[in-house]
Amino acid sequence: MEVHNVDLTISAVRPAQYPQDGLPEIALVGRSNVGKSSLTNTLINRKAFARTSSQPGKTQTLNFYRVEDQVYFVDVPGYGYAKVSRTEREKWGEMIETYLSQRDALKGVIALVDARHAPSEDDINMYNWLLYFEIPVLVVATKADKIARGKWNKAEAVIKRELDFDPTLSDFQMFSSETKAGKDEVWSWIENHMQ
Ligand SMILES: Nc1nc2c(ncn2[C@@H]2O[C@H](COP(=O)(O)OP(=O)(O)OP(=O)(O)O)[C@@H](O)[C@H]2O)c(=O)[nH]1
Ligand SMILES: [Mg+2]
Repeated sequence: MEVHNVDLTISAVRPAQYPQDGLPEIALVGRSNVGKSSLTNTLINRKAFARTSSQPGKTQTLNFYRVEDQVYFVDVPGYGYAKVSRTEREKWGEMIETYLSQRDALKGVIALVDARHAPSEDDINMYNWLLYFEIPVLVVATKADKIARGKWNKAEAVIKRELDFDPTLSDFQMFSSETKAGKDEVWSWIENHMQ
């Protein structure tokens, strides 16, 4: 998709605040600091539309970005950030679970993991949880620019093994917000899941 027009439409914490216009939604989930906002910016050809930062845990609400009046990208606050209190983490869990398990407009989830490391326990739990709810998942291994191209296959194999990757219910893509590697493939997956 050629993206010309994007607006931050809504930051929501509860269903009454979700968009009402019936467009399909694609959510981005992953550990704090993994690169969700950067992926969003890459997909929409902006440097800093979705706020990125070196401070993990910055994004605290569900941020709906309307793209070309055709689809919403939903930037979900990152999990696994140790410094937030237990109460805050429980509130976070409830907000995310409600959205991911009950939202009809949600057509697929992009689950980000760090290409350099084996998935964390949180990554594995999230992946399995999405499969349980039969939500189509694209696993995106990001920051791929930080490992040599010759090691991409190995990184992919490790991630798939640790996730117990299910190719019938999910897809996989190496990605970099720095080099834009994988951008077209991620867009194709999104377009295939928008109906
Ligand atoms: N080298 C490299 N750095 C990246 C990439 N993607 C993100 N980063 C960096 O990683 C840091 C975190 O990126 P964000 O996009 O803010 O991460 P996030 O997942 O949105 O984080 P939260 O909103 O805190 O959950 C920033 O310093 C980015 O510049 C990538 O593909 N390659
Ligand atoms: Mg973010």
